[in-house]
Amino acid sequence: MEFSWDIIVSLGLVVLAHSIVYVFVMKKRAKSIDGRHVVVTGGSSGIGVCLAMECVTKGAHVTIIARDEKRLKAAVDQLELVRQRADQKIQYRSLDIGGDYEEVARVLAETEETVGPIYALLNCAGMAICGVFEEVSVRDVHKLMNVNFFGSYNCTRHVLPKMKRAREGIIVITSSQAAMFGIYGYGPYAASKYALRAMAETIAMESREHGVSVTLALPCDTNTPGFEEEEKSKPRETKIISGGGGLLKPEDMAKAILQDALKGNFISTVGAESWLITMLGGGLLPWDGFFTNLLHALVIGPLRLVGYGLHKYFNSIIRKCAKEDRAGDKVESK
Ligand SMILES: NC(=O)C1=CN([C@@H]2O[C@H](COP(=O)(O)OP(=O)(O)OC[C@H]3O[C@@H](n4cnc5c(N)ncnc54)[C@H](OP(=O)(O)O)[C@@H]3O)[C@@H](O)[C@H]2O)C=CC1
Ligand SMILES: CCCCCCCCCCCCCCCC(=O)[C@@H](N)CO
Repeated sequence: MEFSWDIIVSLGLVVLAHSIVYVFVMKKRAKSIDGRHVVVTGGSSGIGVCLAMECVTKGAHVTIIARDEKRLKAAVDQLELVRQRADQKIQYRSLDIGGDYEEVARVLAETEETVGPIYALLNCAGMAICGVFEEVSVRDVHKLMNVNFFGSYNCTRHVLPKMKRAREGIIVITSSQAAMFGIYGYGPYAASKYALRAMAETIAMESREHGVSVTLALPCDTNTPGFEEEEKSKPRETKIISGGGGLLKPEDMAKAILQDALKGNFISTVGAESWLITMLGGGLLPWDGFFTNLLHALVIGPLRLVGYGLHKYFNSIIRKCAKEDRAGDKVESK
């Protein structure tokens, strides 16, 4: 066949026209949570309380779940300030979601009796304990798996089958950028977050045909009370590497999570760094719309080079820190 620019140009125009139609006409319509029951785990602090604020502002009945009653009460007071209607139900339940499944199911069922079926479950409760592998105690590893993995698993296990039967619903699973590639000092924490990512990918595929959408939130460092706490146990290598991803405001992350959840987007990230890491570490992510997946496929090859460049850079940070430590040891032993 003779090489013809006409064909290339017409193909280009067709792709461009499709993109324009997609962006301006076929824009995914956001679902509404007005008057619907939304449960936010971890809703007494950080990203969770910001998510709850967004939901109340959008007119939802909101139940927040966490353990500490004092913080829960303070959060409800904050939520009351953005109440939209007098009949809006805003309440809390004190519950260890990482504990016994039967207890979690009982509490969730009880809130459904008073407020109505759960339309959206926003799993945001979680915690981080950092340290190199042998520094994290066996007990803490169990704690991480219980709160982060089993907490979200327990709540989702109760709610998802009911949503499928109702043929509607929204599930958010909050994982982390640390579930996109292995990072120094995040071992057991990352394991719990990779587990959540795997669960989210699976239930997204299983729930499509039942009208339930699943969103995987992948925050980078976010300025919350939990973040301040984890900084205490964080090796400096981890701080430097993580710091490259920036520090988000919890309000911004929460806004993005809710918007993506309402649009039914699978991935929710904020910022160019997180987008890059997600493209690189995402592997074969679930179907998320033609143009999202096409873009992913087109950028992945060249981006790998950038990714391995980053790995070299991260290794140089770790080498530098190790050198400093050895120098420190020498001074001490003198
Ligand atoms: N901040 C960050 O840098 C990042 C955070 N994330 C993830 O985002 C989510 C929110 O983080 P962030 O806002 O920083 O966390 P915070 O520590 O500020 O808040 C955590 C919330 O979860 C609740 N919670 C913790 N354990 C349990 C439990 N066993 N049962 C019920 N509730 C529980 C806490 O309340 P209480 O203790 O009273 O139970 C609190 O409401 C977490 O899953 C975290 O891993 C991901 C990436 C980065
Ligand atoms: C040119 C582009 C440079 C890109 C640099 C990318 C840097 C890597 C970002 C990794 C961030 C990992 C954050 C994990 C946060 C988390 O889960 C904890 N806060 C626990 O709560």
